[in-house]
Amino acid sequence: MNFHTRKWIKPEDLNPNGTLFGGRLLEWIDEEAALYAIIQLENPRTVTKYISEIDFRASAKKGDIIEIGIEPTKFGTASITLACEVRNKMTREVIITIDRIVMVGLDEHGKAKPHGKTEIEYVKNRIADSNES
Ligand SMILES: CCCCCCCCCCCCCCCC(=O)SCCNC(=O)CCNC(=O)[C@H](O)C(C)(C)COP(=O)(O)OP(=O)(O)OC[C@H]1O[C@@H](n2cnc3c(N)ncnc32)[C@H](O)[C@@H]1OP(=O)(O)O
Repeated sequence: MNFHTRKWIKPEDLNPNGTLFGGRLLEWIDEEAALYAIIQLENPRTVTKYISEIDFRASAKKGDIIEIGIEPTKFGTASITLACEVRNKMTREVIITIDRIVMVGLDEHGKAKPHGKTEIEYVKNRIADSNES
């Protein structure tokens, strides 16, 4: 799993208990998953379809740094399924794991659009491929 994104926990990210607000973390995860899927499917009209069980196993407090990891587990017809793990860099604890986040690429009418992708593509390879043709 690649942990591309780090977040620094600020006062506005806290709940009344003084720990990381769960809704804020879910927003960050959704955004991270959307960006990952948009890039992989090469479709900016990509939406969140399904998120499996969310288990808050640990938390973070003000000043902690957390990192968000995303990994593709399945390329479907119009969908891509991702796994996610968030961990606390300071305590080394796993904060959250999500087995399945299903993102679906849409067409201009809002219908599921087949993407034709079967594996992860890296931008540098796309650039190399386009130079070959
Ligand atoms: C120029 C660049 C600009 C870039 C700019 C960047 C901006 C970056 C900002 C990011 C910002 C964050 C962005 C967050 C993303 C939202 O917040 S999205 C908002 C929340 N989500 C929604 O509103 C989606 C609402 N749902 C829908 O519109 C419809 O359900 C959908 C998605 C069109 C799918 O419709 P459907 O009838 O279920 O379609 P169907 O063909 O049956 O299924 C499509 C796929 O979904 C799968 N699926 C359907 N139901 C389920 C289910 N219950 N469970 C699992 N999978 C399912 C199917 O298996 C199928 O997969 P494939 O076999 O095609 O691989």
